[in-house]
Amino acid sequence: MQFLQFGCGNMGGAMLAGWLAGGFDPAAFTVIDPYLDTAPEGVALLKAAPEQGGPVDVVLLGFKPQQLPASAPAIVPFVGQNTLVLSVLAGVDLATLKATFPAAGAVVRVMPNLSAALGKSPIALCGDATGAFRDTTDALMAPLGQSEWLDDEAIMDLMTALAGSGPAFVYRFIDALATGATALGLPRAQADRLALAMVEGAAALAAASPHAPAELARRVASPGGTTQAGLDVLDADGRINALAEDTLRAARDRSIAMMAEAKARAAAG
Ligand SMILES: NC(=O)C1=CN([C@@H]2O[C@H](COP(=O)(O)OP(=O)(O)OC[C@H]3O[C@@H](n4cnc5c(N)ncnc54)[C@H](O)[C@@H]3O)[C@@H](O)[C@H]2O)C=CC1
Ligand SMILES: O=C(O)[C@@H]1CCC=N1
Repeated sequence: MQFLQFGCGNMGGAMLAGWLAGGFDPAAFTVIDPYLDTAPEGVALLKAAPEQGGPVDVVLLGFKPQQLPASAPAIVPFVGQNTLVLSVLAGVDLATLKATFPAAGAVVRVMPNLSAALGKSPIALCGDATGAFRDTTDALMAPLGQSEWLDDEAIMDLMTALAGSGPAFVYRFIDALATGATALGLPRAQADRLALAMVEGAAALAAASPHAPAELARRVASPGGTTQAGLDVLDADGRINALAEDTLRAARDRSIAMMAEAKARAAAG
């Protein structure tokens, strides 16, 4: 497999780390990133796309959505009828990607998060990959986490909010717990350590449990006890659910707006 990865920052770097940890041959990967100084051992690193060369097996678009129009001309020569184009670009739809790479054998939008480096990312997939292209996509996603194909591309905006942005929302909640504990008297460093350990253990337990998180919360709470007193605050006027829904809606709506911006950029050439 010949794999060209355009852009290897936070997200592209996490995916590459996941692939290498999953046993993929580093020699299959060439990273093209103008601002990167080092790549993992055995992975070729170029500052710009080679001027010679034809279609490869897989191209990953791993730069910022705004960089697509400027980056595309250098990528097009590597895309042919046997090439699978994978894009992690938030808010860049399949129509825009296909118009940018009309020769592509298949185009797939991929929405992972940084946990791909640990093989723990939820991954939403959407695109026209069938047969060998679909098999290749599934094989590439397997070491990165739990992938699910979406029939309806419109759901990608919500998946961008939940799977892609989601870790930031959880990190902010962990930080809020530590900040609250600090305000109530715990030294900051200790509050950070314990809040993180608590969330790590709670998530691991929920992942291993046959019970849903709502039921697990009920099991932690003794009637009239400390947990219930805290849950009553989170649940007052449905505020924890409203906060989560509003947060996801804002992120989803930004993805929808970014899609319009990407179309406008593509139309402007
Ligand atoms: N950061 C995250 O958690 C997630 C990011 N994404 C998507 O991943 C993409 C990358 O985001 P990040 O990794 O956070 O950004 P980043 O800024 O960390 O990485 C972007 C990389 O692209 C490189 N680059 C810039 N111009 C380039 C070009 N013309 N050709 C090749 N490489 C170029 C930069 O040097 C940089 O290393 C975005 O499209 C974003 O929507 C998707 C899901 C989660
Ligand atoms: O914030 C962003 O736009 C990207 C997409 C999902 C996570 N990071």
